[in-house]
Amino acid sequence: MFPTLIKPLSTANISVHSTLTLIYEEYFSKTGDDDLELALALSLMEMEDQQLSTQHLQSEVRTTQSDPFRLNSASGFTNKDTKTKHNDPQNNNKAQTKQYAVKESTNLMEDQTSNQSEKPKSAKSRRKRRKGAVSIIGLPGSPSASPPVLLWFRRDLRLCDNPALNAALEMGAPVIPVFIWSPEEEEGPGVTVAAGGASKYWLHQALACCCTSLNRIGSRLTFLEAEEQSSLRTLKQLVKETGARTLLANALYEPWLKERDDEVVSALQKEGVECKISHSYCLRDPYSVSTVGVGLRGIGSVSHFTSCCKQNPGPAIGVPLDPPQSLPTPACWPQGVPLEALGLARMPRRKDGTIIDWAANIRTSWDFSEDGAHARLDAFLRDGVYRYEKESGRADAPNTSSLSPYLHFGQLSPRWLLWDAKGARCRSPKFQRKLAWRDLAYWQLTLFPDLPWESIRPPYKVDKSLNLNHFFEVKRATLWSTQPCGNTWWRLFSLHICIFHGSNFQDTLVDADVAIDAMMWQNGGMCGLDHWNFVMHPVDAALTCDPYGHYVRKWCPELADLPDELIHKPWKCPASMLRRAKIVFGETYPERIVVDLEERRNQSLQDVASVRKEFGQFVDKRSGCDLVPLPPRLVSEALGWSKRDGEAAKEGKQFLLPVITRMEFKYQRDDPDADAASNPYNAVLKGYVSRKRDETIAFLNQQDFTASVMYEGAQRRERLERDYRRMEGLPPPPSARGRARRTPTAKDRFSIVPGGVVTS
Ligand SMILES: Cc1cc2nc3c(=O)[nH]c(=O)nc-3n(C[C@H](O)[C@H](O)[C@H](O)COP(=O)(O)OP(=O)(O)OC[C@H]3O[C@@H](n4cnc5c(N)ncnc54)[C@H](O)[C@@H]3O)c2cc1C
Repeated sequence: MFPTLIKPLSTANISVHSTLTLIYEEYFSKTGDDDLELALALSLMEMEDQQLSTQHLQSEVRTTQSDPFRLNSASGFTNKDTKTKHNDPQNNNKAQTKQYAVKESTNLMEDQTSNQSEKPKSAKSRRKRRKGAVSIIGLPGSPSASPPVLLWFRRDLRLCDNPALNAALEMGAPVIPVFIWSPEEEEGPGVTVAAGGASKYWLHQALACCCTSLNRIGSRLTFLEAEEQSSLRTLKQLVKETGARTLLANALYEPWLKERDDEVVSALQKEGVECKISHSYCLRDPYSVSTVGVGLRGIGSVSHFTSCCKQNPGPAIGVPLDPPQSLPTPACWPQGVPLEALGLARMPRRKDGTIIDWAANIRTSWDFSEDGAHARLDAFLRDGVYRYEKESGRADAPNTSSLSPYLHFGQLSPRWLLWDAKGARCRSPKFQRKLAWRDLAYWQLTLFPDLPWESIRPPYKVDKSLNLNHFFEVKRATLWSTQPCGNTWWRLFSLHICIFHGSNFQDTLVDADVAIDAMMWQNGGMCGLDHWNFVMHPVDAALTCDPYGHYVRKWCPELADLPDELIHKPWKCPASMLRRAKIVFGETYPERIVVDLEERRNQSLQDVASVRKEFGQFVDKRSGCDLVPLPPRLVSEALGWSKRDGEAAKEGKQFLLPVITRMEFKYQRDDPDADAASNPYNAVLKGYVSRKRDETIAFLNQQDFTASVMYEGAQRRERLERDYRRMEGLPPPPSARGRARRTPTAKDRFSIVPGGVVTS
């Protein structure tokens, strides 16, 4: 490829072209092993800037001859980078953002909240960036003598911005990329569907793509099945077989996987293998997020989480790393198994021997490769992001990024995504905030390892053997979906379903993610850390998501012939219309699930009131807030205890913290038999109809804000006046009477969550 690559120089810069051709020809006329420095001549980026004189080039060659493995990262750029830079103005902008980036010490909060432009400008900073990402080049198929490095791929199936891969390159030793399939370890101790059918299928395809990418840079991916379901055993065997002295991987944050990784690290280190686990799956390492300086008030909300990140920024998020151009290979490869042998994409057979290809839809809807992830991101930032702020809840239009499966399997790093989103022409703070949601989910999972199978609020624990008929009716909707289900879509299904059955959906999701799913089902089911003060209206919310019924017509063709205005409430159709559309309730279409909405709302409120009464020890007498047992890590942080004291807390007392609780629940505690209509804090029923109400509330809030700003101004003037009078020895001004107070009073007790105080 090299002669083709440098061909444009034959007209643009003849002297550089002839020098490179000379080096190239010399290289192929020699046989010695020391020719790796050819890679040096590929300092294409320097040439691109037209700054490399022949003399300079020769001196560079001389320098690196003394250190043949070191290379300016310029040659670490892939063709993809160069291509995107030249072709598309949008990508051009994006590529510049990544390459020109200099501000390494951004913290998550700045990323999420600031709107300031960070578009880097100077070529100087661009070079700085490139130099920062030094990579080591081994030519494909050129074995090196040093002991190989094991690069353990897990949910980081990418070459771009992969810290473990870059660390492997920096070692200058041969790299052996491996993937070990160990489903039991993935699942953890409780009931999760960490690896359901659809997501296993995605994993299969993603592994195949990752393997192809590695082949392109002269390497390969070895697939292994964990011996006796133990990755450690397999790794030990690998170390023995390959003589590797180093293991590199990117961290996973599910507590049970972290525990496994800690065991692996300590066991291998005992055998003299150096292990390094890098951070990249989230923007913030969830184990390092601390509440110090922020307290516990509002815990569970994204704003609390972002405040914690702001207050305790930890290491900088840094800039995305470029993909390597090649990877040093070992003299011999370990024995693996074919990808198919992992059984990730099994298709059942019918009795007649034909295959049931349940994944056909998934296959035709997605490009599973890393390039596919980048293409989707680019397309979203070019188009969908403009509608994201206001219309991300629409089910009938691709207004969200559809990146969740790529993020889950690490084909796209959140850091890369954040940088691109920040550099896009249209920035959506709401979209960037979603990455904070993602980090919040992992933080919660690290704090509450039982999150996927146990309610965080103890009184809300339910009988998990509830009737599931409704659930399965719902489940038909978008089985093995072609597009991730949006947040609003999910919430439509709050039909009195036990959340732990809700998480059974995971089997059908390509983006099934234990942390996000658990947090969202817990919050949706009112038993998580956050209590959202709204309820989805089954019809109005459907009208908001799918105003023209396109989504319903696609996934529920039984209703396709109904008019737009009635498609979300077929029971309202006249009999003749139902006959024409061939709808017979109970036969061709299920009976209505929620018949009397008001009655359901009452029932739900009274259920909550009665469990709160029954489990009075988990309700704060003073504020009426639910109490949640605190994990020892938070107790230690709140009380400023050392790690040892924290351990003592684990064994000793249980600490209970008042958490955000819906105002209507607090009110209902005082009057358990009151119906929803008489509850002044009755949650907003979200949807088309209530949008008007939302807008009115937003308007009133705006007015309130303006009023309070004016009030503060008036107070300031009064203060100045008072001070002036005091200094001048004048009598105090007449007191203001009959003014409205804007500060919360005791009357507002339902709007107050006591914070930070831990009661035992
Ligand atoms: C009950 C319920 C269960 C869910 N289960 C999953 C799941 O198993 N896997 C999953 O990836 N998402 C889940 N979500 C969150 C959300 O619905 C999806 O992440 C999102 O719709 C995926 O589409 P997208 O990539 O187009 O999202 P976008 O809106 O474009 O968001 C970009 C990314 O931000 C992250 N994100 C978005 N919303 C959330 C959220 N609420 N919490 C945490 N991170 C978020 C995701 O990684 C997503 O890919 C669930 C939501 C609910 C209400």
